[in-house]
Amino acid sequence: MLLYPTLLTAAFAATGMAAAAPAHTTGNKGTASLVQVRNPNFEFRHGPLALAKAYQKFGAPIPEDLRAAVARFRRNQKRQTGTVETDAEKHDVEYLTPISIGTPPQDLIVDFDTGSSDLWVFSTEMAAKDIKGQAVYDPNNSSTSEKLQGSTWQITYGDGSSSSGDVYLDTVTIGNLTVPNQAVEAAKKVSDEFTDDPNNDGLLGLGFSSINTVQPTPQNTFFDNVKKNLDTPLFTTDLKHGAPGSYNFGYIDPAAYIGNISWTPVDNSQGFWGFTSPGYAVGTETLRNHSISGIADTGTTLLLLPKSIVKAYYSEVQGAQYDSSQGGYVFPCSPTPPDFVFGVNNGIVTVPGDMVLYAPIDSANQNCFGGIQSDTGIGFSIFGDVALKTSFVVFDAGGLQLGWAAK
Ligand SMILES: O=C(c1ccc(-c2ccco2)nc1O)N(Cc1ccccn1)C1CC1
Repeated sequence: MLLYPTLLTAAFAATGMAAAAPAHTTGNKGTASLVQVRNPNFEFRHGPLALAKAYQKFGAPIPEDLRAAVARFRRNQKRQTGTVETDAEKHDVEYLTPISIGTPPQDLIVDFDTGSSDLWVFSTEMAAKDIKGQAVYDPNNSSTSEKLQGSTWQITYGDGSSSSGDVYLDTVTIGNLTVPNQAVEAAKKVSDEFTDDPNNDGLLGLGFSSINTVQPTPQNTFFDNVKKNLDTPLFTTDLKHGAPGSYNFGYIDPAAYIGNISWTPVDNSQGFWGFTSPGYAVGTETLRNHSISGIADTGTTLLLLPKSIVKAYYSEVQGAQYDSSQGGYVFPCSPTPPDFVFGVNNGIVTVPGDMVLYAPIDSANQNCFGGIQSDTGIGFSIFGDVALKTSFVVFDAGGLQLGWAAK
């Protein structure tokens, strides 16, 4: 299974040991001599660390100055990376990812959302009527939870959904990455959209901490807290159509994409992963120059673009029309509509026509709701899952840039 070797390697890397190098055994039955293989990754040799280990081995006290030298060394070691699988719900409405909170670990499945910056979960502090099948976080059942006295949070999302509650610090683990004092926002109230979504136990914001809603003191996202331990401060998304995808932290998996990564600068002034696309094309036509400012948002299902572009696209789709009863553009489910292409710096991202065929609006499966709709009223475009699942995307906080690649 792809994920396992990556995790194993990462786990070993974290200790500075080689991943279990193949042992070269020789010798008679029942005996084996293992020829050690030098770990090519084990390049750091650190005197104070070796000395501290020697003291430790013989139970000698470690002098304070030596302890400080070792602590500095360990702090500077950035050797962590991690991978976690995310699963698409029906019609890729949202991608749900497992996390663990507290001691002993409480497992929940949440929506990783690059368009927001709060980690909030269903909790035992909610009214029972608002919980319909979700797993809940119980801070009283965690020996490592600590209430952030006086702190509260409240968030309203663009689709009108909302939630609010209070805040605990607790251990949060994602894949093999652990943050000991992560702000976990325990819900006391959630709107019906969340209550009526039994598979989703909360949201994990991967936006910038500047828009975290905790008051009086906004808190850091999981990524902001873990990034100092990562080999490099980035995460990548590999969302798939109707299949599990993955979020990787701290590394770019060269096997996860093809061709080159197109990089574009990020404007995080609104707290989002914002960028400007230079243009778009419908089907096989050449790219039209048209600046599109938007955000990469795993928490939004569709691709929301300026009205003029949406009209231009659907003018080339047979039978397409704006259906006010559906609140968007609808068109016959066949034939497959044309691809939609948008620019990223000097590269392009192609959204295949069959991804624009978002979902049938009726059981007769005659007409389909479009995966491309208008961004009217939001103030910027939203490159949601319909755009993201066609690509391998690098969210690079170090270089403050987004990288898009085909896969
Ligand atoms: O739902 C949100 C959304 C996320 C976070 C916050 C927020 C407020 C305070 C902190 O975060 N406010 C939002 O509104 N979408 C997506 C969206 C979809 C549809 C319409 C409007 N928007 C934000 C990323 C743009």
